[in-house]
Amino acid sequence: MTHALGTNPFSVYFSLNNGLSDTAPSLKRHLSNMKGMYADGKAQAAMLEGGDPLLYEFYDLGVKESEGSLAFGTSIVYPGKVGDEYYMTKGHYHTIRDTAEVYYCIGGRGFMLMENEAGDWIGEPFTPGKAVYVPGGYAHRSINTGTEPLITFYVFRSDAGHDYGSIETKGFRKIVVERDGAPAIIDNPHWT
Ligand SMILES: O=P(O)(O)OC[C@H]1O[C@](O)(CO)[C@@H](O)[C@@H]1O
Ligand SMILES: [Fe+2]
Repeated sequence: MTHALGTNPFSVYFSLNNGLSDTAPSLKRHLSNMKGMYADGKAQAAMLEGGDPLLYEFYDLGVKESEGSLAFGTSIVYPGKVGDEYYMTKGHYHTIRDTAEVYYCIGGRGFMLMENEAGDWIGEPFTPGKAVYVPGGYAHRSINTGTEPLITFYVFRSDAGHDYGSIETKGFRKIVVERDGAPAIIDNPHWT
């Protein structure tokens, strides 16, 4: 008899060096999967002429979706920029809005950018050893501002769902760019 993943105890390996697992395939997001998400659309189009770099990868182990189950895995955002905007995840709300998520930074540097529908926002720094709590109701996006892969481990209620709605059309209120050689959180020029 087979059971859905999460019905029985199990364990999975994730490397502390590169965040990767040898027991499950990762999901990969390339530059071409991020159309319209970077503020500098021209820089993105120009980069795509030369190739389609891998921006980030993460694991979805397929734990059964239920109120009492937890989805978990690593997320690895590679270093780089589109124009002056750092590589980042798409970012999402949870479909079940009032569900939180925890990210634990294993390696690299960056921010967890969060905002809610009331307009509150914060960029919480990621450094190795730091755990970031994303409360329910907050859209969240990981951004790598360093020179090494940004590796985090996440856990959230497995039936929470990913809701991209307003992020795919408007983006976040803020973007993270390089200014004078250092990361800066500035207004998104395309956010209305
Ligand atoms: O499309 P997005 O916003 O990157 O969503 C997928 C993300 O969801 C997670 O699996 C956990 O919420 C992240 O690790 C991953 O980046
Ligand atoms: Fe999430």
